Amino acid sequence: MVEGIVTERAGQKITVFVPEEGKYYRGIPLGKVRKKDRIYAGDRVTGRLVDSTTFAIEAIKERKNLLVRPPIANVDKVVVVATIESPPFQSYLMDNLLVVYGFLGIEAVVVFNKVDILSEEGRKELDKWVKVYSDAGYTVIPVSAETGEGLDRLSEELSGVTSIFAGASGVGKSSIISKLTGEHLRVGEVSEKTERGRHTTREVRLIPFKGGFIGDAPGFSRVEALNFMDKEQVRLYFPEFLNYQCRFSDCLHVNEEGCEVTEAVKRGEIACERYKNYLKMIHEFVPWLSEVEGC
Ligand SMILES: Nc1nc2c(ncn2[C@@H]2O[C@H](COP(=O)(O)OP(=O)(O)OP(=O)(O)O)[C@@H](O)[C@H]2O)c(=O)[nH]1
Ligand SMILES: [Zn+2]
Repeated sequence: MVEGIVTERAGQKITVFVPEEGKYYRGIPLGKVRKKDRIYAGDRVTGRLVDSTTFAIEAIKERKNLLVRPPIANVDKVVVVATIESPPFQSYLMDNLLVVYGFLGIEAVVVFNKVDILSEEGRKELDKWVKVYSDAGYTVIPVSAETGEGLDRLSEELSGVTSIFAGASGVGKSSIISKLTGEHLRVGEVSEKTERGRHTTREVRLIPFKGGFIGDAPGFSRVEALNFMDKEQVRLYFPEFLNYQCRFSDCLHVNEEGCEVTEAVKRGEIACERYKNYLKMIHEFVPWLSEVEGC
């Protein structure tokens, strides 16, 4: 019995990497596997080497998770890429992405790309947002796919794990992946527009990287938390809220008595930008926010 990892699933073509051999094989699922389940990139499989090029897949190991976009199983980390300028930073989109990937059980790393072209004002903005997301509990890495700045730190974060890149169009997801792996991706080609109206499952490939893999197809470029979960669940994916114990365990942190989260916002311990986005996500409003300093 040999173990392998599916690195590519394109139509009928399945590629399996066997770490023991350091080699790629063409994967052929046996009938019993084919009947039971579909095979996805990222699947851990067991089977037999039939000849020097063929891996007969006998079983798929239980998945840790399965993403729909891109269709990859067993994803450990998502790199949520944003820029401060060109295109301008959208904190509401960032927070929705962080909430949704939190809900999907995938650890997020926040990356601010294109630091090579920041204006003086942009630098200050960058410092501010780096602090906001670090304080919230995320790993935050400013990088430049152009100059390579910050990519050492990012590649350390990605070593040994299966990761994907998500974020708005044009922030440089493909550029960073190309720079890290040396693989030529279709820079600027994978956009919302070209995806619309496509019905076939997009081809995905896992690019080997530092003992792990990077998915070559992007994750979400825009999401709304409430399309994935109920209003009551959103608060669970703001990690900084979890440090506070409100009087009521089902506190939504809006206008409840004894809400410690709102107190923390008023004291400036929780970034009001994050709290505002939280309220927007769950369609709530509080009158006192404008009185919080710097909000
Ligand atoms: N100055 C500068 N430009 C960059 C950097 N990274 C990417 N770009 C440019 O930004 C544009 C968009 O980069 P892509 O890598 O295509 O961005 P993407 O996020 O993959 O975009 P989509 O495919 O639309 O989702 C390209 O023109 C890149 O050359 C960077 O670090 N600095
Ligand atoms: Zn509360």
